[in-house]
Amino acid sequence: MNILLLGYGKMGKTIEQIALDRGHQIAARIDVNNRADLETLPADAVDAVIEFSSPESAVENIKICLTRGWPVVCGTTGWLSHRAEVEQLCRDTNGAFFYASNYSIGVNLFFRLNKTLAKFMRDYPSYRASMTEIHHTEKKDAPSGTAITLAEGLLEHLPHKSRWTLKETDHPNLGENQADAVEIESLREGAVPGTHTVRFDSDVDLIEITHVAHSRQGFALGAVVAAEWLAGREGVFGMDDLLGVMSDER
Ligand SMILES: NC(=O)C1=CN([C@@H]2O[C@H](COP(=O)(O)OP(=O)(O)OC[C@H]3O[C@@H](n4cnc5c(N)ncnc54)[C@H](OP(=O)(O)O)[C@@H]3O)[C@@H](O)[C@H]2O)C=CC1
Ligand SMILES: O=C(O)C1=N[C@H](C(=O)O)C[C@H](O)C1
Repeated sequence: MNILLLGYGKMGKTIEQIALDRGHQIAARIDVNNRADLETLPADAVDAVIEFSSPESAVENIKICLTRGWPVVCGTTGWLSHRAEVEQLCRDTNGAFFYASNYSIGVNLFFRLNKTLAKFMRDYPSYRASMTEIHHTEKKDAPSGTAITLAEGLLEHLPHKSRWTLKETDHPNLGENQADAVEIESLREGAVPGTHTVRFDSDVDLIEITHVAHSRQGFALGAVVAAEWLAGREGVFGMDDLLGVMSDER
């Protein structure tokens, strides 16, 4: 496939190597400096776009690509308040759009584990649900998209939880009733690729599950596989479509 890399930073460069190793070609490497090329590249030069840019630029990037008829695999997080309009544009243009907050197989297994644990805990509200995500110091958004997906999985199965909140380190919500919220703590440390911990803490014991990314390789491989999977498809997709029904759901 001829792959356009939209966003040529840490993820773009990691994806490039995996794509080349899998026999694909790079149609273009688009960054802030040469973004105008998105409009001038011949439409038939691109078979798929893999977009890992920034929260403030993803929506416009995706819209340009869908309008040009290019299938888009988007990994950028922090823009989901605009998700409905992006998905509608995909349908209006008979396009193909694939989004995942996390493309690694391990995290998507962790998403399933998280929901299973939440089902176990639904009748035990004395176990207070919370989360910690740790990422590198260059990360622009908080909480991580992965943490939000995990929180949504908890909210789906915990009747006593109705929202998630970002833990305020500077101005803790002292005294505010947070009982209905899943609190997410976002820590930024060194070059951490991505660590997510979901915990259920009671007065007498603690249950927690953790996923640790050792590098960006898992994210990048998943994004390239998604681009290969998306070829020839039309519509809006995510990792559940790619992975299908897993053994625990058969
Ligand atoms: N879904 C997943 O599995 C994963 C998602 N991510 C997400 O991907 C995004 C990128 O992460 P990462 O690669 O680490 O970030 P980087 O900052 O390393 O790379 C982003 C790149 O995009 C460029 N960029 C910014 N705006 C535009 C634009 N309008 N058009 C083209 N390029 C642009 C930046 O340029 P400049 O530096 O000049 O601003 C930068 O080179 C983040 O939102 C992150 O959360 C990351 C890993 C996995
Ligand atoms: O910014 C990152 O690096 C990552 N961002 C994604 C997120 O926001 O969940 C995925 C992964 O954790 C790495």
